[in-house]
Amino acid sequence: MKKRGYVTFLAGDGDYVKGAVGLAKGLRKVKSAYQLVAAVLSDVPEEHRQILRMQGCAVREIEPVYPPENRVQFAMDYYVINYSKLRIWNFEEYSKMIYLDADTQVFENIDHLFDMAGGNFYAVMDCFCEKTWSHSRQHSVGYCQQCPEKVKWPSEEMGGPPPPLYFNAGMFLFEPSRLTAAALLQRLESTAPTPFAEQDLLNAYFGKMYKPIPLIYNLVLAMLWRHPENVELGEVKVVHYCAAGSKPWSYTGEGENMKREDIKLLVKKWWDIYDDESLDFKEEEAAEAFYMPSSSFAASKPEPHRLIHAGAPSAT
Ligand SMILES: O=c1ccn([C@@H]2O[C@H](COP(=O)(O)OP(=O)(O)O)[C@@H](O)[C@H]2O)c(=O)[nH]1
Ligand SMILES: OC[C@H]1O[C@H](O[C@@H]2[C@@H](O)[C@H](O)[C@@H](O)[C@H](O)[C@@H]2O)[C@H](O)[C@@H](O)[C@H]1O
Ligand SMILES: [Mn+2]
Repeated sequence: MKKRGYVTFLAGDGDYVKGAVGLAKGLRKVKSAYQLVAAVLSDVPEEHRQILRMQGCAVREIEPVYPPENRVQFAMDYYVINYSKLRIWNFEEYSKMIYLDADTQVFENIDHLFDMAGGNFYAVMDCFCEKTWSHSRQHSVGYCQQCPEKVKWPSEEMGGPPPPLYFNAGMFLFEPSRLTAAALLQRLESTAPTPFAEQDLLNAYFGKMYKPIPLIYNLVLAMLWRHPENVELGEVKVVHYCAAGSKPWSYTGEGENMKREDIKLLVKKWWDIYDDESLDFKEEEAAEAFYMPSSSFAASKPEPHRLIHAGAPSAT
């Protein structure tokens, strides 16, 4: 019987590991029935991997994936490393997985999402209003899929219908398959990289299978000031700290919108979990299935993908 699991992605030796620890503790707090897998690049230090194992995570090393030679200006230079997320489709011992960025936190149990109908790709719709989208046609005409009636898509001027629904790739429910992993890499090789890197590729690839799920499963923080009418904060189950300056582990209050009371509250909620020692993993409480001697964590090394590009800038 294949397993179900949560999976996050870690690259580098920076503070995102705090995000992954917070996520492991948050999932425990909401009594999720499934283990968190950390898909790590080779540059994630052993010390960080051990910290994650001590928090009950399964640590799996993955090979990086770099896009073809490109001159694209990514929305954030470090996004180039995010293509490596595509390796999680190789985790075929899982029937279904929920991917969560390390800068997200689960404040209410979302295990029920695993019972959604198979064969679809579930994720939350993104917002096009932040300046990170200034390169896009949507942004240039002030159109956002979160409020399609507010500024209508100028079909005449744009020569066609509005863009298809577009999801944020910080959280999604997917079905691992080596065939899909290979197809994604093949598509990557024949696609010019774009500003939102693997998020754009995933949207292009899964367009027809994409089923939007409510915003409560991935609150992209910008929604709070861009579309407050769409947000009922008390209902939100997953928060995505993706707005510039909002990563809890480096939050200073500096930056646009960072002094908002709701942002301060959400950052505090994140720290309350991160600092809560009662949420640390206790081996004696773990179901047998959760604990395996470290040797069994030895990742099945995926076939190395032809590296076209070496060296990627690390995140800020
Ligand atoms: O240096 C990095 C950059 C990114 N990530 C991982 O890649 C995800 C996507 O990057 P990020 O969340 O910064 O993108 P955003 O959602 O803020 O656009 C992060 O959440 C981490 O899981 C990482 O581990 N190290
Ligand atoms: O590599 C591209 C990244 O693109 C996405 O982040 C963006 C996007 O959501 C924009 O809409 C927001 O404006 C922006 O703040 C935010 O960082 C994913 O969250 C992340 O996991 C990753 O795929
Ligand atoms: Mn993120």
